[in-house]
Amino acid sequence: MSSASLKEMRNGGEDYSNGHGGGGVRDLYGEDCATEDQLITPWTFSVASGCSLLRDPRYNKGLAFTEGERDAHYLRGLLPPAIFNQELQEKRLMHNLRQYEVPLHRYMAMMDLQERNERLFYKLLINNVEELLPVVYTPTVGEACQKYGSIFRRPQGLYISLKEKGKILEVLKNWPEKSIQVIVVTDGERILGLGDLGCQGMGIPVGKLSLYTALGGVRPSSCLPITIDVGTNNEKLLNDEFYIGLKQKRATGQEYAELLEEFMHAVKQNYGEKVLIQFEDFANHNAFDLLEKYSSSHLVFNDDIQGTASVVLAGLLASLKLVGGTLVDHTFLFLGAGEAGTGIAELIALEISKQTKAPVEETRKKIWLVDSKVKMPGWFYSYFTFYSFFFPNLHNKLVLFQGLIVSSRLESLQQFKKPWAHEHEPVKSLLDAVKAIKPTVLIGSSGAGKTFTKEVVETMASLNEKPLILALSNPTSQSECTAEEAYTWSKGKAIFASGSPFDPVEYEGKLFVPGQANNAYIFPGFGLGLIISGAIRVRDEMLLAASEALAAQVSQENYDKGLIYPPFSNIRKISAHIAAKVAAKAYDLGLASHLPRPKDLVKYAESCMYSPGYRSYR
Ligand SMILES: NC(=O)C1=CN([C@@H]2O[C@H](COP(=O)(O)OP(=O)(O)OC[C@H]3O[C@@H](n4cnc5c(N)ncnc54)[C@H](OP(=O)(O)O)[C@@H]3O)[C@@H](O)[C@H]2O)C=CC1
Ligand SMILES: CC(=O)C(=O)O
Ligand SMILES: [Mg+2]
Repeated sequence: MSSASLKEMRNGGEDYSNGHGGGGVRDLYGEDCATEDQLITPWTFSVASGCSLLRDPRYNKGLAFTEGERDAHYLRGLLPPAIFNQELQEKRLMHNLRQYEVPLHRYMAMMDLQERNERLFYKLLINNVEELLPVVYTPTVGEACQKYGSIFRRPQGLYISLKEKGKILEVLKNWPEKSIQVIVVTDGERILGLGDLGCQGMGIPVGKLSLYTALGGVRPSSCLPITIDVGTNNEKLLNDEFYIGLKQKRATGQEYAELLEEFMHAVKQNYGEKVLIQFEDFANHNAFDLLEKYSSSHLVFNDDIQGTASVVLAGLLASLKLVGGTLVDHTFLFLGAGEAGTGIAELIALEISKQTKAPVEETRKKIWLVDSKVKMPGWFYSYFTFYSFFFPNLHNKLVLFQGLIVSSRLESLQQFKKPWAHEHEPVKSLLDAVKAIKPTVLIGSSGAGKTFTKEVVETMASLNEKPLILALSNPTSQSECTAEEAYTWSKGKAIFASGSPFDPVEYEGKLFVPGQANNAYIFPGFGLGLIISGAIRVRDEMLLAASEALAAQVSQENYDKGLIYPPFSNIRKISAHIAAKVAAKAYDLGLASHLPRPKDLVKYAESCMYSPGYRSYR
């Protein structure tokens, strides 16, 4: 094609090369004067300099560009004269962030920063992890997902919807990065304890992957957040004009399975055998099946089932220093028998079996679960979700439907609950279950807030010198109880940790520091361990190894404060230790492909970690 005709084409058929576009500014490519039905070409440059360098979040350094870089990269005049180093930029941004009183505004400011200057974003997150984790992760990410449609600015991650059926490989190829090591994927059906948020669940893979980088040191460019949009059953979203996803009811059955199958196949075809696929916040009716189906053919990990199990087991192992005895001496009661509940229960049973050599069928008998017993039809949940948005305490009414999982219910139970149907007469409520089972450990994994009532906590305290109470449900609004409730109702006896963070509590002149039992302790280091060993499959032994590694990081100083998890401020060191143990297990099991095996796996893990300091540009 001649340059003249190319010019004509760009200009929608007219030659403006010697003229001017609107406002006297030359419209070289006819982009300004093109009408809606005329086509223009989205031109870009291949080497970033000038404005395009400032707009590239991977390379942009803002005011930290040096004099030399400003000359060499055509930045003169595009920046004010001052030069700030990264530390000063960090100080300024933290100061600005602290001015926002609304957590969602902090979240939006952090997302803007991530899209503007990636290294500065990670620098901030790594150096201020305890302050910023609740902003980019639970609880604020929950609100962000609920309002994703209205706060949406620039797309993050990859959206694969039913519209892309048959073309998923092409969609993956649209992603600009070619060397992907970790994918976090959701279909948005069980976002934290907030239910079906459809396509707006994208905040979760984005948030989880930013933790992969900040806490686990995985390079941001090798992380890919994906949301699979098969519709939503959330009426509120379906009626919301700002909803960003497919406005249709969820696809199920064969249609769903085929899309997922195509996705899994395309991922392997595009990125190879060793890309880690982390399933996140799928509803349990899909999560267990997907994990089982793909765990023998892909490197898959379900964070809600496996990551949560590993972090809770770590807390239990650590808590033995405070409560005494070994795991087998304890009795465990769960409120919630879904992904988190049964996943944790199974890993505890495996660990006890490993320690005592008793068969896992036996060790499961120390573990009891309560669920919501009565199965509701889909329409009930739709209405329930809709109304509970306006009446947040409505979920308390669900207590009417609670029930201990016992053998007389076996026939009607979902497959993943069946191993927990022990011999016992039916028990109707959590309180009655606590009285009947007399647990030493109470774990909330129901997604239903305020379900550890005063009576429940008081009964736990009357049964135990130091009851261990874990309120895992996220975000904070769904927590089974608050830290303050756990400490005051138990009269300071409880050892407490929660999925979303709570501030320390003063009770009768003593300061109680609650821990955060969140899978964020595990998945970044776990994933790093898989990556550095080139593991090709995930095994339960790796989860146990990760738990032991995390428990070993709790110091005497932490125990003295009643903590069963180490502080997040040390998380990179913790992740390196977890990664090393997971990698070691991969080598021992013959599942590692990165050979030869590094001698010092902790040092090796540390050396592989991404660091967010600026680089100098030639
Ligand atoms: N801290 C952490 O790291 C993690 C926390 N979580 C949190 O755990 C919660 C649950 O997640 P997940 O297990 O995946 O969800 P699931 O939907 O798989 O399981 C929820 C379980 O809770 C039961 N349940 C719900 N409401 C009640 C109630 N009022 N009384 C008794 N049982 C109830 C359900 O009963 P039924 O089976 O009868 O429907 C189901 O067994 C979420 O809030 C999530 O955010 C999850 C993963 C990690
Ligand atoms: C923490 C987490 O994975 C969840 O609440 O789903
Ligand atoms: Mg999750």
